[in-house]
Amino acid sequence: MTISNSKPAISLKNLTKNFGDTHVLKGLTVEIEENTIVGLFGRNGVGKTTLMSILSNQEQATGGTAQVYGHNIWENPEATNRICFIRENQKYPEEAKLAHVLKAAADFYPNWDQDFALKLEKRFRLPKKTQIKKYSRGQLSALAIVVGLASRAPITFMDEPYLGLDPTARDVFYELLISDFGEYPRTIVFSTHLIDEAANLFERVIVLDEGKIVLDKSIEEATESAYNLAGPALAVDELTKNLKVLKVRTLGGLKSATISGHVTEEIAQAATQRNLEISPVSLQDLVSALGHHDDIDPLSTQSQQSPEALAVKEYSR
Ligand SMILES: Nc1ncnc2c1ncn2[C@@H]1O[C@H](COP(=O)(O)OP(=O)(O)OP(=O)(O)O)[C@@H](O)[C@H]1O
Repeated sequence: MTISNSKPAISLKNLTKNFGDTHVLKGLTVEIEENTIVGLFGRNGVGKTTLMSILSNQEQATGGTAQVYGHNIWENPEATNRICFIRENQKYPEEAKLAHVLKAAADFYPNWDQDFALKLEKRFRLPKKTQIKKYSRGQLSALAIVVGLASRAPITFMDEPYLGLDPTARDVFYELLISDFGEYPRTIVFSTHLIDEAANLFERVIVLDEGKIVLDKSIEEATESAYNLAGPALAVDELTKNLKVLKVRTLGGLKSATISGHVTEEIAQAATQRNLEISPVSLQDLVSALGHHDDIDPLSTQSQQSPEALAVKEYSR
């Protein structure tokens, strides 16, 4: 396959995936330019692993097209050695030890960097003599990270790469990813539920919900696309009645609402008059709020639902 810089690294057109009657992906259209780190988020079961499996040739799409560098993935298995997909439940041969896994990866990935792999193996303190099947959950995650980083694949998918990793190992991972990406830029699509912790890795965020892309923005645009408003519940209700409320939290007489949109001069003045506090939304708050559509329809206004009903829904999750 010829890599052409003029084509996006990843291109989806109306991509669908059904498992029997379950319609998981319902027509995704998106392009991802090369050398970008993208966060792929959404609630459990929304289809993140399914999408990464399609993009790494491990699942066939039901409809639409999925391409890397302008080539269909399913019809072009050669594309797969340009792609590295690391996931928690990676299968390894029964008796495999660390050296076997690194050797197999070295044979498979054209850009494999063995010196880097050995350095990573030490940083994560991976045992050499233990069979992989006896590795702890965190050690399995660390091994997947070693393969994912040392493969230097032009497109790397990391599906919740650090389940079970201790905080020190997660810090090591962030540091290594940022420094290696700086030296060897590539396209990395990364899913995690520990969003704020990893937020400064991402240049772009894509959020899936109910089979669709509900947010696709740069990290700055994403966090500027909503804000929190907090204070006495009645004052919050009054100010937000004509705004798009994504999520509310109520505690006694106090309420905090996550609002879609920008803070206008008018809203800022009204908030000051009512002693309400406006604060930026974190990426994790935003992703969480976007997953609340069955509690509150983000396209509806709060005036269509009573504040009491909203609070009940929030508590009943
Ligand atoms: N082989 C399969 N057969 C049937 N259903 C499947 C299969 N693989 C995935 N699914 C279903 O597809 C949906 C999407 O699953 P997927 O693993 O892609 O979600 P996810 O977003 O990665 O979730 P999580 O955040 O929990 O890891 C789920 O409802 C899941 O049950």
